[in-house]
Amino acid sequence: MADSNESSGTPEETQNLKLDGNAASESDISLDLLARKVQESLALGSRHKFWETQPVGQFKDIGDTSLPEGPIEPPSPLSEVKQEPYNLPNLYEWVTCDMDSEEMCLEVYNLLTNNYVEDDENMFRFNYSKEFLRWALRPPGYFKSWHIGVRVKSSKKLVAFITGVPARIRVRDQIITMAEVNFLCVHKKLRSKRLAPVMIKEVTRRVHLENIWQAAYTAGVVLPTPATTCQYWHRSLHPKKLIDVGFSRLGARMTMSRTIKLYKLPESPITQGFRKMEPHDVPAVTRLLRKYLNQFVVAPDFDENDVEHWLLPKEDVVDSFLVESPETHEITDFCSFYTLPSSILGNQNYSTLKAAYSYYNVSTKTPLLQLMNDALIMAKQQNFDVFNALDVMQNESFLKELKFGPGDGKLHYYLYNYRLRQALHPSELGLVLL
Ligand SMILES: CCCCCCCCCCCCCC(=O)SCCNC(=O)CCNC(=O)[C@H](O)C(C)(C)COP(=O)(O)OP(=O)(O)OC[C@H]1O[C@@H](n2cnc3c(N)ncnc32)[C@H](O)[C@@H]1OP(=O)(O)O
Repeated sequence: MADSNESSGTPEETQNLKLDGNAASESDISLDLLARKVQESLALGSRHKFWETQPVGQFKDIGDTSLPEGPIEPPSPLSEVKQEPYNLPNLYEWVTCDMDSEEMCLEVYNLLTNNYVEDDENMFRFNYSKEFLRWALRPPGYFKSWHIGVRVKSSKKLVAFITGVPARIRVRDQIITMAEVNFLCVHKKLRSKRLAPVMIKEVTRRVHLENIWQAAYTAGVVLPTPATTCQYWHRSLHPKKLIDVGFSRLGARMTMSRTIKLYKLPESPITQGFRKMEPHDVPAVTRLLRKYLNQFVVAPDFDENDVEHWLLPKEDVVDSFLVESPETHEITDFCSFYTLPSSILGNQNYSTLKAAYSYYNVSTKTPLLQLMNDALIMAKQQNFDVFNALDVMQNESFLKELKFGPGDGKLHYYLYNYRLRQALHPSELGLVLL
């Protein structure tokens, strides 16, 4: 992991922040460097045996602006979609995971808790809660058949998992029903056996069976070919703990007490009319969000059902606040974050890092900086240790000023079976995947 204290304008106290989004193994890749890295790896003969067979932008085509934007392959007739699951190695079997079942949900939770994404130095591992998983996997119109597990036939132990959920995503002026693919996980003892490509093909088959031909996903690893590459930023809320567990470290010439003072926040939000979102706000928030998301090249096409599901506050899963004008009662601004703790691996004193992740934020009257400062205050009130944000949408405009420091993790966004003329700048992306 790279040191992060050199960046101009970031507080020098925010050093060496370790946690990255999806286990980035490529720590210092900017989009500009991507093409060079790719050329080098092609020259070395390193290939993506699986990804080269898939309808995704290929490295060799980077920079070829003659290729058309849009679907890479046309849809097939449904009768031509393979009806039976792909073959697994003989010892394993497919299982459709019923997330309504407490027992199944616990099995998935345990698999992910012990085997999902870690940072490069294996100090932290994502610890999505059961309630979070249920929320993430059961949005409006979800398909149970897209929640796919692999069990050992003899012991019935769950050893791998992959999921999709449906989403309408707009790319420029096209609204496309896609699958958002997430939670790909293979048990640590079964890694590097080419199980992941079979899982990806199986989720693809089941998505195709619903007559859906595009997907969106994120990963910390570089694959053919990122639609955009984002950076994580971290705002310390509980700096002493973050330093104690090795998430960040004390800056040069800084004492612990000066650091604590630096990150101190007011007890309660500053903005007049700032309050928690309630069910009756769904129509107004939908209108606000739809208008706001329109400006980005790629963004979800949320309707009221989506907003109700994704943005109504759910304890320990998602928090949403808005500003209601005290005079007109108009809803003018909105901010939200989701709760994703990480297990702290091998620390005597602490087992969990409580992290909030910036989700969707809209400012029309309250300056975004002030709105996000209020979001930080709410996260602090709820005892979060750190507030994370990607440099997507307009987030760059507040990160440095609100004392976020750049992490060393990159998060790459991908589209399956959809080519973009060229990679996007993170600020052109209006999509947050969990
Ligand atoms: C139309 C509908 C389409 C739907 C599908 C859309 C696509 C969805 C795509 C999935 C989106 C998932 C979004 C998330 O959940 S991102 C989170 C991924 N999960 C983790 O990082 C958890 C910890 N790691 C693991 O569990 C394993 O290491 C995984 C399962 C990641 C790989 O297992 P393993 O280490 O045992 O490897 P293998 O021998 O089986 O397979 C090696 C092949 O797999 C390619 N690989 C490695 N990592 C990833 C990755 N994160 N996305 C896509 N491909 C990946 C790799 O380049 C190689 O292919 P190629 O380089 O030779 O070609």
